[in-house]
Amino acid sequence: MRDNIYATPQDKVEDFTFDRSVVEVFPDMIQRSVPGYTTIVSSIGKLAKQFQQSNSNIYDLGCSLGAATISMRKFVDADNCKIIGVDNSEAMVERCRLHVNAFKSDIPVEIQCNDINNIKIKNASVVVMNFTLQFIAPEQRQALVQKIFDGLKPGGVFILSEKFRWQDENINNALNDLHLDFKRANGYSELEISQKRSAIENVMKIDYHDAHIQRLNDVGFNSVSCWYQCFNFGSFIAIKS
Ligand SMILES: C[S@@+](CC[C@H](N)C(=O)[O-])C[C@H]1O[C@@H](n2cnc3c(N)ncnc32)[C@H](O)[C@@H]1O
Ligand SMILES: O=C(O)C(=O)C[C@]1(C(=O)O)C=C[C@@H](O)C=C1
Repeated sequence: MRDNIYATPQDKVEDFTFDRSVVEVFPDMIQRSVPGYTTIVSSIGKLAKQFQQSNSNIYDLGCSLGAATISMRKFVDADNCKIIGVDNSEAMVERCRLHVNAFKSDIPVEIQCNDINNIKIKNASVVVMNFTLQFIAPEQRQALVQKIFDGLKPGGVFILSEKFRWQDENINNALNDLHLDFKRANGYSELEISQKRSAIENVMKIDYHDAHIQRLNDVGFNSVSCWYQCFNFGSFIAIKS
């Protein structure tokens, strides 16, 4: 279904939430809003295969409709691996379970409705946060990333995809403009773009690109790289040695 949530003028644009109306259009919304989304999701499956360890857990934190979970499940084949997807939107979780169950696989998947700040992460070979950390309150981000590092086994990987900003205003403006053009080219009107901006500005606080690398290093990862970037969106891998 096509995303037209912000197509008509709203008297007051409410804060963005992952409710039932968003669930209905989510695949279209994320595809038309996030440059590189398809490449990132399919590469997450391949990265999971590279870093999988037998007898371990694979986490998809903020799994939405299960795109990354399903991608990983296509590639993961180590013995006794389990994929755990977590999301705190009941509407997402309900639909995610339907999506996941539509694919036959020997890899067990558990989809939990929970706040990722409250879950335990243990015995992990792979942890994915695909465009989710940006929705966590800024003051909770360091503790969450530390918990992920602590829950990873040696040799495990954290895959973190986000929208970025830059201290350098010239770079920031240039990459932002490319993103706005991407949205226009995908059929979003100026009204849709501006109402969506108002809806997300209070709930999606974007970190500087440098701040991500600093935080990943601070919690203990010493192998960190941005493995993909398209405009102001991209993805890091951080490996626990
Ligand atoms: C942009 S979507 C993620 C997209 C998804 N990972 C994918 O690859 O298609 C962000 C998701 O994070 C979830 N989320 C936000 N805050 C959360 C929290 N504290 N705990 C669990 N899930 C959260 C939202 O409900 C939403 O489904
Ligand atoms: O930055 C924007 O304009 C967005 O719409 C971004 C974004 C995201 O990065 O998650 C915000 C909410 C939706 O989940 C889809 C895309």
